[in-house]
Amino acid sequence: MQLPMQITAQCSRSSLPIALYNSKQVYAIEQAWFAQGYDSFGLMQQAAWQMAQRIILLYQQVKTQAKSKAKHHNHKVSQPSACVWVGQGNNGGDGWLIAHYLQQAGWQVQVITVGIENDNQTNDSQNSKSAISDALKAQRMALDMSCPHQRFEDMHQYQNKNARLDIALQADVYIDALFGIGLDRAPANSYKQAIVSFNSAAQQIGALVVAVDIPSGLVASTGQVFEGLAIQADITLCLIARKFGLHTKDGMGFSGKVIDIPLIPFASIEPAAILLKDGQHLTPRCQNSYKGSYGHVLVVGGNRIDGSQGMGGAAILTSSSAMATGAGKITVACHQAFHGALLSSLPDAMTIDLHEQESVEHLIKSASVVAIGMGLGRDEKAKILFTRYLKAAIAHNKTLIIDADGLYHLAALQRDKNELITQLREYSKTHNVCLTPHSGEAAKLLDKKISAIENDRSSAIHQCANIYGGNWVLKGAGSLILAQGQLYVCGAGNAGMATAGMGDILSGVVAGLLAQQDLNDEQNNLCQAVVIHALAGDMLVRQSSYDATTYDRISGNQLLIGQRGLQAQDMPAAIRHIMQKLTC
Ligand SMILES: NC(=O)C1=CN([C@@H]2O[C@H](COP(=O)(O)OP(=O)(O)OC[C@H]3O[C@@H](n4cnc5c(N)ncnc54)[C@H](OP(=O)(O)O)[C@@H]3O)[C@@H](O)[C@H]2O)[C@@H](O)CC1
Ligand SMILES: Nc1ncnc2c1ncn2[C@@H]1O[C@H](COP(=O)(O)OP(=O)(O)O)[C@@H](O)[C@H]1O
Repeated sequence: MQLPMQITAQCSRSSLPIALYNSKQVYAIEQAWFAQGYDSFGLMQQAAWQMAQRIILLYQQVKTQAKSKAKHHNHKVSQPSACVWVGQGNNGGDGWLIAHYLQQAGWQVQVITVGIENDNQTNDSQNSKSAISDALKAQRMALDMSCPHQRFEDMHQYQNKNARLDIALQADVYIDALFGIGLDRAPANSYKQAIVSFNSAAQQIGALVVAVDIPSGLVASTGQVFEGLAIQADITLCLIARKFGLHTKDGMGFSGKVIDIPLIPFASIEPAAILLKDGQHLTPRCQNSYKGSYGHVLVVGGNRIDGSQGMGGAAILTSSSAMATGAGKITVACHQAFHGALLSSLPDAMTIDLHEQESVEHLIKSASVVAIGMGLGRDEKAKILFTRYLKAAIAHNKTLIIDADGLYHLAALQRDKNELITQLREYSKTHNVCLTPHSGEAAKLLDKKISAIENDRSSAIHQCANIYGGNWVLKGAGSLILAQGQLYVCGAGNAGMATAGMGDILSGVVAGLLAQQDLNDEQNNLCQAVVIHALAGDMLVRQSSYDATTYDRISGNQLLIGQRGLQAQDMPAAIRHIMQKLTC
C-alpha cells in the first residue's frame, strides 16, 4: 500500500544514528526492567495500548489520503475494522490485547489464531513458561470481551475445499502478531500457510498491513527470512529497541516503514550496531590549498587477461567516483589497452601500465591511497601483481582499499597460509586497511558457503576482521560496516544498485575520501563513503530527500531513472551532488 506522506515523515524524521539490538539484547533489556520490580503483563498491556492508539492514528491518516484522492465520491462513514493474526507466544499476546483495545475503541475486530488449540489453551513451551502465561492472560482478556476469533487451522481446512478466503477476512487493517523476536526457525505447517494466506488476503483487499514488533518470518537478529516467507508489512511498530534485522538483508524489504514504540528506558546495554541514514557534514575546503592537499589515489586494476576478456571499466568507474569525491589526483595502473578509453572518459586521470611492475611500485611510494583489485583478474599473473603491489603498499605505509579480485587473491593467500596475511593483519593495527566484499567474496575469504554468510552477516563481517584485520564493508541490502570494532548498518541504498560496477564505484568513494587529509577521521570516512554511495543511488531513483534532476548525458533532456536501468556510470554525478549537499 502507498503510505501517505504524513506517515513516511514520522518514520524518516530523524537522521541521527539509531542504535540497533539483537533478540538476546532485547530480552536482556526486558529482564533488567522486570528485575526492578515491573510487571511483564503490565508491559505487554502498555505495549498493546500504545500500538492500538498508533494503529487508530495511522488508519485515520490513510483514510484521509484516500478521501482526498477521491474527493468527488460520497463516502459513508463506516466502522473501521481490523483482522489480527496471533501466534502462541508473547507477540500473539500483544495481538490479543491490540484486538481488545481496538474493540473498546469501537473497531470491528476479528482475531485469527494460529498454532493455538482452543480458547483456553495456548501451546505449552518448555523454555518460556511466564511468556506463555502473559499471552494466555491477554487472550483471556480479549475473550472476556467476546472478541470474535477463529482458528486458522479450521479455516485452512475450509480453504482446502477450494473456497476463497472467507468474507470475514475483509478488514481495513491487517495486524501481524504471529511471531516477534522469538522466531528461531523456519515457520512450518499452519504457520507457514498462515503467512502465505495473510499476505495474499491483505494484498487482495488492499488492507494496511501493520506488523507487531517485527514482520513474522523475519529473524530479528540477522535480517534473515526463511524460504523467502515473511509478512509483507507496510508499517512495523518496533517495541522497546530497534531490531538489527529490520535493516539488513531481507529486513528492509519486508518491514515497510518502521515506527518505534520505546516503552521502557534502558542505557547499559551496548547496541549490536548503529544504523546510519545520512552522511555527516563535510567541512568546506581551505581557501589556501592546492591539489596536493587532497591526496593522490592510485587505482590498481582494469586488467586484460591474455586472450580473454578485459575489465577496464572497473578501473574507470573506481577512478571516476574517487574524482567525484574530490580527491586531488588520480593515477590508474591498468592494462595499456584501456589507457585510451580511460583518458577519453576521464581526462583528469593519469595512467600507467599495470604490468610495468617497477614503475607501479614507484608510484605506490608517492600515492597517498592505494585501491587495488577492481578488474585485476584472477589468473596467476594477476596474483603475482597483487602480491607484489600489496607488499609494496605495506612497505610504504599506504592506506589500502582491497576489493573484488584483490579479495579473491587474499582468500587464496589465506588458503595457502601465506605469511602476507599475518603481515596484513599486523599492518592493519596501525594503518588504515579497508576491505569491501559482497557476500560471495566474503564466502571465499572465510571458505564458507554464500548461504552461511547471508544467514548471519554480522558474524561473517566480524570473522573477516579477525582473520585479516582491517576495517570492513559487507556489501548488499543494508551494507554492514565494521570500523575499528564498531558495527554499523547503512540504512540507505536500493535494489537498483544491484548492477555490475556499483562495487567499483564504492571503492572509488572510499579511496577518494580517505585520500583527503582535511577529512581525516578515518573511521567516519569509511562509514561516510558507504552512506554517500547509497544516498547517491537513492537520489538517482528519487528515493531520497536529496532531490536532484537527472539529465541525459547526450540530449540534455530531463530523465526519470528508476531502479531498473540504474547504471554505475550514473553514479559519479550523483556522488558529486551528495558531496555538495553535505558541505552546505
Ligand atoms: N516480554 C515482554 O514482557 C514483552 C514482550 N513483548 C512481545 O513479545 C514478543 C516476544 O515474545 P516471545 O518471546 O514469546 O516470542 P514470540 O516471537 O511470540 O514467539 C515465540 C513462540 O513462537 C514459537 N516459535 C518460534 N519459532 C517458531 C516456528 N518457526 N514455528 C512455530 N513456532 C515457533 C515458540 O515456540 P517454542 O520455540 O517455544 O516451541 C514460542 O511459542 C516480542 O516480539 C513482543 O512482541 C511485548 O509485549 C513487550 C513486553
Ligand atoms: N538491494 C540493494 N540495496 C542496497 N544496496 C545495494 C543493493 N544491491 C547492491 N547494492 C550496493 O551496490 C554495490 C554493489 O557492489 P558489488 O556487488 O561489489 O558490485 P560489482 O562487483 O559489480 O562492482 C554495493 O555497494 C552494494 O551495497
